[in-house]
Amino acid sequence: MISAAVNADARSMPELLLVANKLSKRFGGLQALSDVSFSICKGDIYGLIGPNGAGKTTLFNVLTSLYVPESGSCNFMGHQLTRLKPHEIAVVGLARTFQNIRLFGNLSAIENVMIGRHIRTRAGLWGAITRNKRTRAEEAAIERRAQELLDYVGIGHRSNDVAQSLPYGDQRRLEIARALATEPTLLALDEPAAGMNASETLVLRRLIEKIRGDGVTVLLIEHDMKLVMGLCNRVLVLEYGKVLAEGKPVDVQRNPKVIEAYLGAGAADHAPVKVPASNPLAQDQASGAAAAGQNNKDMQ
Ligand SMILES: Nc1ncnc2c1ncn2[C@@H]1O[C@H](COP(=O)(O)OP(=O)(O)OP(=O)(O)O)[C@@H](O)[C@H]1O
Repeated sequence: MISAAVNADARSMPELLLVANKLSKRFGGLQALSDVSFSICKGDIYGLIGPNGAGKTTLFNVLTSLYVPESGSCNFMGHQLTRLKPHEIAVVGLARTFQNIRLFGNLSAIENVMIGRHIRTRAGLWGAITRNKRTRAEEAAIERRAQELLDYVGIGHRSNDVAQSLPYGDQRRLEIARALATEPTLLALDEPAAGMNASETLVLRRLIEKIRGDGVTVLLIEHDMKLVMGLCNRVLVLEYGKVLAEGKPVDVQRNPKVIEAYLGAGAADHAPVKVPASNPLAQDQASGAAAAGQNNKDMQ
């Protein structure tokens, strides 16, 4: 009886994908991350928020080995991420996009995606030189898959357009397609909605839900609170490089420390207990930004 209950519990336990333990990163005299610990489970859409300069991008850069932390560790499906080289990160199943879009501007959309796909190819240098039958078959498969991914993110009709000629929202979706080409288990998106209008953001939200529905776990840095609170099942809040709060969006929004970080000292005393429309953290830009003042960008 007891063992049946234990087994049932084990089945319902979410599978841990990434466990970060006390990550710290310093830039000269600035402590950008201090003992940051959190974990992401398979199937999460995990939000990472915090005021400007809180350390969100630094944390992304540590997770993807662009920065080496002074201390701490990060286990991702049995791999110690902090010991890997940046190019090995995608190979173990973690792909990312960048806050400032990083595409090959002079290449076409489909070529940008094909580049992402190359880490999963087998032909190697000799195949590339001789262009044998196997290499040509593999290249055709890469191109087919790249087109599928462009269709998947909704810009299949732009496949031959030069990346830098695409509208901003399409460039962001192209970055996501390129990241998906590496077949990630975890997709880390750094401010994917930045610069998007409300309808583009809605399309993006549906895309992220589709990606999660198709089995890819998502880690999301985003300043659009409405998007984060509506999309994520867990949220980590950083402030001055430290974890301020972690939990379900509904709890994070009510957390007095979080309200204070966004709205300034004393705000928590006046904040409503329930989340809803009256809570600035649950609102969209205009009213939130007006209230936030010092953290304008966070509410955009
Ligand atoms: N390469 C660097 N060298 C020196 N300081 C840095 C470097 N990268 C980030 N910082 C500093 O570390 C702190 C955290 O920056 P980070 O970009 O991680 O914050 P953020 O939460 O992503 O901010 P934003 O929301 O504005 O993008 C900031 O004070 C920033 O100026």
